[in-house]
Amino acid sequence: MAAIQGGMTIVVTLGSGTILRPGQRGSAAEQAENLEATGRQLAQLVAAGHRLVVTHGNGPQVGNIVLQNEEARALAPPMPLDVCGAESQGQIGLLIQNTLDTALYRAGIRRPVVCLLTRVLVDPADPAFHAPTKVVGPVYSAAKASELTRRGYVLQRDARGWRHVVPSPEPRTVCESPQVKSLLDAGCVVIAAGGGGVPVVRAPDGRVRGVEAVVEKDLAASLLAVEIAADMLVFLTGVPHVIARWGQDGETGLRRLTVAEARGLVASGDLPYGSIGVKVEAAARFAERRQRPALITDLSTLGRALAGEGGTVIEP
Ligand SMILES: Nc1ncnc2c1ncn2[C@@H]1O[C@H](COP(=O)(O)OP(=O)(O)O)[C@@H](O)[C@H]1O
Ligand SMILES: NC(=O)OP(=O)(O)O
Repeated sequence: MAAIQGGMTIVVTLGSGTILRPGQRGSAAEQAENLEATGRQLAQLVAAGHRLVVTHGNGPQVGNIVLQNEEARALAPPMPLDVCGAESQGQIGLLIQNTLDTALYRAGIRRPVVCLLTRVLVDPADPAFHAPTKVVGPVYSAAKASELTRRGYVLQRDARGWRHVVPSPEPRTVCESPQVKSLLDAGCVVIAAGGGGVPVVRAPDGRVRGVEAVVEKDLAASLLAVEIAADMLVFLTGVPHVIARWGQDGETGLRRLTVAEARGLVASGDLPYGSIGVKVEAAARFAERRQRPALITDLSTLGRALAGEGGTVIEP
C-alpha cells in the first residue's frame, strides 16, 4: 500500500484487545488505561490532517451488563439486550472519548470528540435470529451455565468454557450515517457504531424497535465506512497481520490480498469466521464497494502499516 496522504476520512475499528486484556475482568480503570496507547496513535492521525471515525467492539462489556442486570433482577428490572447494547456504547464510548480528548489536547489539537449513539437497521427475518452465534460476556463454569440456561439464556461451549451466545444479524444500514458525516464536516472526531450499533427493525406501521441481538462490529464498521464514503478502513486487532495456516506447518503472514483472495480464504475455512474471518470479509466488502483499501493490523504496527510497510491490506 502506498503511504497515505493527509486529509483522508479514516474509520478505525478497535478490537476487544485494545480495550480489554486477557484475564482482566473489565473495570473502567483497566479499560481506560488500556486505551491510552491507542488514543495517542489515533491523535497522530488527526494531527496528520485526517478526518477520524472510531468504532469499537462490545462483546465482553455488553455480556457483563446483561449479567449485572440478571443478578440484580430482584432489585431492579433487567433491561433488554438492545438497551444493554446502548449502555455499552455509552460506557465504552465515554472511555474512548476521554482518552482521545486527552491525547488530542496534549498534542496541542483543540478538536471536539463526539460519541454518537448509533443504531443499525436489521432484517427481522434474518435467519441469525434462530441461530445465536455471537459470544458475549465472560467464560462461565458448567454450574453457572446450566443456571443461566434454566433462566432462558443460550449457552455454548468453546475452547475456553461455557459462553453466552446471542443472535448476530447482518447490518443493512447504519441509521445515523448522515449524522456521522455532518459531525465530521463540522470538524469533530466521531465515535460511532460502537458494538456494531444497536440493532433495530422498522415495522410496516413505521414504528422502530430494538431487537435482541449484537451485530458484528467489523461488519457495521465496514457499512458505516461505505455510507460515509471513507477513504480507508482500519481494523486494529491483536495481530500485526492476517496469517494463513495459523498455528500449522507453513504458517504465512499475508501482506496483500485482493477482494477475491480474501473471500477465498474465508470460504476455505482457513480464517475462523468468529475472529479474524469476519474482519477479512468486512475489509473485502469495503474494498469492493468503495474501491479503496482496508487494513488489518495491531497498534504497534499501525504507524508502519500506514506508511505502506506492514499489516494486511485488502485491495480493490
Ligand atoms: N489466521 C489468523 N490470522 C490472524 N489472527 C488470527 C487467525 N486466526 C485466529 N486469529 C486470532 O483472531 C484474533 C482477532 O479476532 P478477535 O480477537 O475476535 O478480534 P477483535 O480484535 O476484534 O476482538 C487475532 O488477534 C488472533 O489472535
Ligand atoms: N459487537 C462486536 O462485534 O463486539 P466484539 O468485537 O467485542 O465481539
